[in-house]
Amino acid sequence: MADKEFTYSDISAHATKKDLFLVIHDKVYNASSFVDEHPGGEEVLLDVGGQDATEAFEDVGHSDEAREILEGLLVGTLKRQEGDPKPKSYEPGSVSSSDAGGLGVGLYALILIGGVLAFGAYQYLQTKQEST
Ligand code: HEM
Repeated sequence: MADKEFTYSDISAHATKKDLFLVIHDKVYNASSFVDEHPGGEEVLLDVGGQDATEAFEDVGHSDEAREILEGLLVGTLKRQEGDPKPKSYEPGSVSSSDAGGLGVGLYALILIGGVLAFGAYQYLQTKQEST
């Protein structure tokens, strides 16, 4: 059963609480039995019912336990067809690495400003000492 192939149009027919398919990383999961137990609530699962939920799932940063539950719900794989939405290319860390870049520049600026201030303070103390 788990090696069955589904197209997006197959999956989109399973979008109700009692019959709920989700696509995560090109695998197809039947979340119907889990909807009531989901700690994040049933609404979010119903929102992505019959669709690609990769981004929604990964954005939350689900635990390994959540991923294990997911494996238990596996029913098959996604069969892409022409005209299907593009695969959701979720790259872990892509957001934080660009954040880190921003932080890097900020950090340099901070060190530079700190250096200038320290130099200024040093000069100030020097001239003060000379005048006494
Ligand atoms: C069948 C797929 C899913 C499974 C098996 C699943 C499982 C879980 C589990 C076990 C937790 C508890 C925390 C953890 O272990 O990470 C959780 C929390 C959560 N999930 Fe999911 N989840 C699924 C899909 C989704 C989707 C598509 C969303 C969409 C946004 C979502 C949103 C959340 C949120 C917001 C929480 C945090 C709840 C809280 O801590 O208050 N989940 N999920």
